[in-house]
Amino acid sequence: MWCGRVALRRLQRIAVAPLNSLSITGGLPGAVQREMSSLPRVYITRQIPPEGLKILSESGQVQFDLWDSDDVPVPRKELLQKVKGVDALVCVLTEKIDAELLDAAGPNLRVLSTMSVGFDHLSLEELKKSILLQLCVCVGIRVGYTPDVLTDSVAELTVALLLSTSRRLIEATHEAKTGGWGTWRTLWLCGYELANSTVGILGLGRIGVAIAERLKPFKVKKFIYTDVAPRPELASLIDAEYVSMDELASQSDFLTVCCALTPETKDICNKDLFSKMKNTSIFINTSRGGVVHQEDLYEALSSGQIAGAGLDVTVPEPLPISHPLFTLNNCVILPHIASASYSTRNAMSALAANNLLLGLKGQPMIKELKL
Ligand SMILES: O=C(O)C(=O)CO
Repeated sequence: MWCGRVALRRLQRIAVAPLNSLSITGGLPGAVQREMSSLPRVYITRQIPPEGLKILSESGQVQFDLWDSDDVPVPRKELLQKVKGVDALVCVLTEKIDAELLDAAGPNLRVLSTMSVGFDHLSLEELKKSILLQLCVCVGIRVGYTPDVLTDSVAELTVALLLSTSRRLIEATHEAKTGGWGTWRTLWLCGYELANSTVGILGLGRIGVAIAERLKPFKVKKFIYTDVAPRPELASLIDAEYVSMDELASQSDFLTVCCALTPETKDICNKDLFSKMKNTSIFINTSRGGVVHQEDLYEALSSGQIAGAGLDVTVPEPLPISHPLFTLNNCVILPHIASASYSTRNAMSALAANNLLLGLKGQPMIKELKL
């Protein structure tokens, strides 16, 4: 008991110690080390927010090693080394979980928990193969992810980005600070308002609904959406009409992208879509950069084919500061912060930890990806 309490305090201290790579067994009394070394081994690829680390530390169910930085991702070489023989892995969206990594981890790996709602960094094909390969013992790698807990935060940021883009807030503060603010002018820095507008949602899910709910009080006239098929239950929550992709492009005054990045949606926002949009319309993307053909977007923005774009996601990330999109006044670019609120990131971290512990116990995860 005494040993247990000391060990827990030690774990709590270690979980926040500012070193790059931490192991929660190092420095513990011998008996505790022996007891812990029989626990499942977990590697965490990032210093995730404290709630998740606390859950793992206090569970007494796992021993973990952590890349203890949030400023730089774990180098690939180190990652491949660290995953050798682990039972479970917590990752974030910067880590490619592919055949090479699964090979490096080896057959003990049975749970993968990503602290993200997006899962385009996971090679689902390779993960599915792990199920087939291990069929004789009926186990494969189970995958947890973190939907729902970030919906409010992402929807809120999407609204902020949409308004910043359509009402030209970034340009306006720049003008005010740099001497561009002369007399009050009748058409200076005019933008486009939501009142009486049609808002289009590309990919209607939880986040699209949450965005529409927040935009409705701005007196939006109509919500339209497209997806692989109509989603009547979700659509009825926001009174949205199902339309074709072409209709979405031509009718939307504001077009917001909410679909996941998959082989089917890669580059789906391209020349063809932009050419059908009104030249007064605003394009917003808070899903994944890969759904947009960025050269086509640049053309559409610089030629006046569309009025503006707000992007929280790009390819690559970070987008190099020399990228042409940064030269455009009508393009607002954020560094992938849609879910960046303290409460949401802690909730994501806690959900990732709980998914992992449940997965290791062979129980249903709170949020599990069906492979
Ligand atoms: O969770 C995700 O997929 C993100 O993009 C981070 O919010």
